[in-house]
Amino acid sequence: MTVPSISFRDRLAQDRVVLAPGVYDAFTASMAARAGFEALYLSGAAIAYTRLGRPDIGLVSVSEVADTIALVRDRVPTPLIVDADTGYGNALNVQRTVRMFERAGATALQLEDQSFPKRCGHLTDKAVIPAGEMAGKIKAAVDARASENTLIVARTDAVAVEGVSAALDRARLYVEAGADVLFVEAPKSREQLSAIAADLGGIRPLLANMVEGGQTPISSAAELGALGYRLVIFPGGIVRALARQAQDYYASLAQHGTTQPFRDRMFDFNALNDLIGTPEMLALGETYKDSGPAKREDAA
Ligand SMILES: C[C@](O)(C(=O)O)[C@H](CC(=O)O)C(=O)O
Repeated sequence: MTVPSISFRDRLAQDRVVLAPGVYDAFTASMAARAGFEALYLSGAAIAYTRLGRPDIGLVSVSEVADTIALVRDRVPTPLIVDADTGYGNALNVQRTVRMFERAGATALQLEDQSFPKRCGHLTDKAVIPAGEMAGKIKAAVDARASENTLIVARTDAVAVEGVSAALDRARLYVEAGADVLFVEAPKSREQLSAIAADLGGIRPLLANMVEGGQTPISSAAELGALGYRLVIFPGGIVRALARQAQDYYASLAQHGTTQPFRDRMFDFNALNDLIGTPEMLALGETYKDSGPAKREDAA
């Protein structure tokens, strides 16, 4: 888990796709960072699923996300793209959100043009705010950031509401307003994915969102990179994978009254401690143990 040697902005300018898995807390972030990913995506959906046990329909609050960013940042130095939903209100709310998330450790903030309360981009019945209002929110975000290295990702949900061509127009407007990265949410086919990349790929780094069972056909990061995408996220996959495991685990424990039949699908006590760095933490604690006056006199 080393600190990247170049800024995330410079990394995105390179002609190589960045694959960012979804995370929702310090634990998943540490696991993903251990697996070697160059960037992580703090998914609003995954926070709603895991913290609230609820759908991604705008229930999670700005301070809950800020707290999560701070916990993740305390654990890993990996660039963190944060799902800021609609910015939790108008342009002034966006500015407060940008300041809070940037201070907490976000590397990039993603803002979308849905009306409030938003819903997951892969659900039906979405509504979008006027393009000009969203452009104002993007400008507000750019004005509020403390560092140019904090990237603003502009997401449009207009494909489902107004069609692909209107979504492309919106994306171009958001670039004029200062967006650093573009995200056209929920294209419905490979043809749409490819048309979006052909139209916008040369303007700003483009993000592709892979939701298993969602509106967009799943492609690999390499395939999307070949189309012209620079950033590929798999935001909710970790929750879907863990949900399957949790369901099986609880069913097995309820049936058998013990975890023994499940043991080959679990880490044991020591393995989990190794994974989360317990030996290293305890060893570090030892190095601070005896730094009192006697020690200082010894040294003198
Ligand atoms: C990207 C997204 O905003 C998220 O919260 O991670 C969601 C993903 C999901 O629901 O799995 C989205 O709206 O696409």
